[in-house]
Amino acid sequence: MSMSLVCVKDYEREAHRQLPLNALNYYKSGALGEVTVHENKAAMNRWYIRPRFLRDMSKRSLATTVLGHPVSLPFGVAPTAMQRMACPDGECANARAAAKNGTVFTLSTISTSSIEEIATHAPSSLRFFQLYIYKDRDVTARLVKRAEAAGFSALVLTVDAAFFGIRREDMRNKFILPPHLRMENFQDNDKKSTLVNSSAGGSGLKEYVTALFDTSVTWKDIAWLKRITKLPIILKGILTAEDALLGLEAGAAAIWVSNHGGRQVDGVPPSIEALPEVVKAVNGQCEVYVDGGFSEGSDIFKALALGAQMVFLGRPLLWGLTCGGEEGAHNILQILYRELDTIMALSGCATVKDITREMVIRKEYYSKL
Ligand SMILES: Cc1cc2nc3c(=O)[nH]c(=O)nc-3n(C[C@H](O)[C@H](O)[C@H](O)COP(=O)(O)O)c2cc1C
Ligand SMILES: CCCCCCC(=O)C(=O)O
Repeated sequence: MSMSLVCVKDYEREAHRQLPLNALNYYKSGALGEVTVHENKAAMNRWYIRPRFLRDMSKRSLATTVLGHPVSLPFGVAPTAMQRMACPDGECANARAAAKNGTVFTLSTISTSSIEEIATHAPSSLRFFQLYIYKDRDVTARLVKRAEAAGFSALVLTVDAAFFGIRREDMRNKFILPPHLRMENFQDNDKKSTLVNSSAGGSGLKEYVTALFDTSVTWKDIAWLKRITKLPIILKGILTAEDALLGLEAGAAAIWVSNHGGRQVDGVPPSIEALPEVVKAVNGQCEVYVDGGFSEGSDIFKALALGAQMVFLGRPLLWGLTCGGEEGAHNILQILYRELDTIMALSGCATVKDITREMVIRKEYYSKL
């Protein structure tokens, strides 16, 4: 791996060079005109950091907790589907890198490594399992039982994806998995384990979601999920105070602010802009996480200051896996660790708890002075 890859952007550029078009476009693209994909990143620059000086910064720690589990970093790995398109070990490599960095790895339902493989390859990892609800509820219930048996610590129920966002690049490419790969959480020859060419000539993944995902899911189904598991349930994809409160009422252990990396509804707010509204609504009653567009230590700092307990990263790890498998994913986490540690040190924050709300401010404040 080239030593000239020093930031997430470098890895992104290199991954774009290396990945076959089918996989690259699936990983990078968003819905419709990709305004939200762009805004997720652009919005980071609408918040400025207010550093404080002459504080003792000689001992520092980035450690925190997530649902009571100690972690070494206030950021972790978001679920992204089909990681073996990036490197041969896919999700297993990503989970090992997360474990090595003392942070949490989230496995997608639609993964190219199975629940049990993750437990075997990263036995010491803190791992969450991301859940899609299938029309056949027994399919989902079986996944839940397997995640419990394999030592996963929480379920991440994705609420923004019962339908498939309109992703033009995938339609153009007629996206399907390369033939040597399958969704490993399902049996051989099971229609849930493969993507087939769409009869409508578009994305094979859209066809999969349309055929198999339950579009009738409502808040009431969280009660169903709670009946079949003792694991804490995190709701991923919340963008409003209203839904955060409904989630709390339904018994969610945490709210994960996300717009699915801009892949579902184009035109929804960037995650960092939606975060304060959700933090305010939840008012400390549960943890709040966020993902979407985080690629610099300074981005993570801003989200922590705005009240996120944990920041999650999707695409940056895919770029790391593409460029160097487990080592590449490890490097991404290390780069962000060093960037965040340096920003904390230079801003007067020796621990994550020191990153308080007044340490960030809207850009507009300075033009009004
Ligand atoms: C290629 C790809 C696949 C994804 N697959 C899933 C998935 O299976 N389940 C899920 O809840 N979210 C999925 N997401 C959304 C991510 O969990 C996360 O919300 C998003 O990637 C965060 O934005 P970022 O990529 O800018 O970090 C996926 C995102 C990408 C880019
Ligand atoms: C949006 C419906 C599920 C697709 C499965 C993978 C995924 O979440 C993605 O963004 O792609």
